[in-house]
Amino acid sequence: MASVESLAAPALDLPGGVQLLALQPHTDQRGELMELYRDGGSDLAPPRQWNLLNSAPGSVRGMHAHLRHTDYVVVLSGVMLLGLCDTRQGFAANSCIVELRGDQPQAAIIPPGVVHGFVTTEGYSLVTGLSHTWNPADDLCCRWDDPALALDWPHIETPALSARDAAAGSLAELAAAWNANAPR
Ligand SMILES: Cc1cn([C@H]2C[C@H](O)[C@@H](COP(=O)(O)OP(=O)(O)O[C@H]3O[C@@H](C)C(=O)[C@@H](O)[C@H]3O)O2)c(=O)[nH]c1=O
Repeated sequence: MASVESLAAPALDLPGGVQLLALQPHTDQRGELMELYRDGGSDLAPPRQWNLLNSAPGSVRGMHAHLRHTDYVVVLSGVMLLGLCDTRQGFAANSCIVELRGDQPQAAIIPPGVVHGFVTTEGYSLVTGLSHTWNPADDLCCRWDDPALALDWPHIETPALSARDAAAGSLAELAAAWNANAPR
């Protein structure tokens, strides 16, 4: 039985190309084994880089959209809220927040052009596979709390943000940069 499966009926209206794959832990008296990534388990090109992220409670990463690379995201422990918004047609659509939990493992595939951010109230550890090796110029950014995103984030008193994300512009500016620079 394949250990990586597409979720049969996602209840969410996800941006085009975003996929959620159920991961199957195999548990026995020794503990647990779980396939994290299987080539051919999705239409994702094999990742060329893997990153580990540990995020403290109250931290925010993003919002980002990538010009070229696809992210393959698996939360290993804790809880992460994945905010998604599609601006590839020049307007915000299909905004939603997906809860990714270490105790209910899924892989999220986020293609280029989908604006996404990682928010947590309790902290998490995740791995992310990148379809291309990282290049900072591939990241477009906007404010995580831009109302145009239409994302109903939980209240975080003092969110921990990178300097770049704290200084990011609007979703409209990100969408304009995407439309001007996206590979055709
Ligand atoms: C992404 C990345 C960062 N870095 C370095 C740069 C910097 O010193 C430090 C933290 O990087 P950043 O602030 O860019 O990390 P962060 O803001 O967490 O970036 C991540 O945000 C989420 C929302 C995503 O979409 C990911 O693809 C990635 O862009 O790590 C690498 O060396 N390699 C990498 O692949």
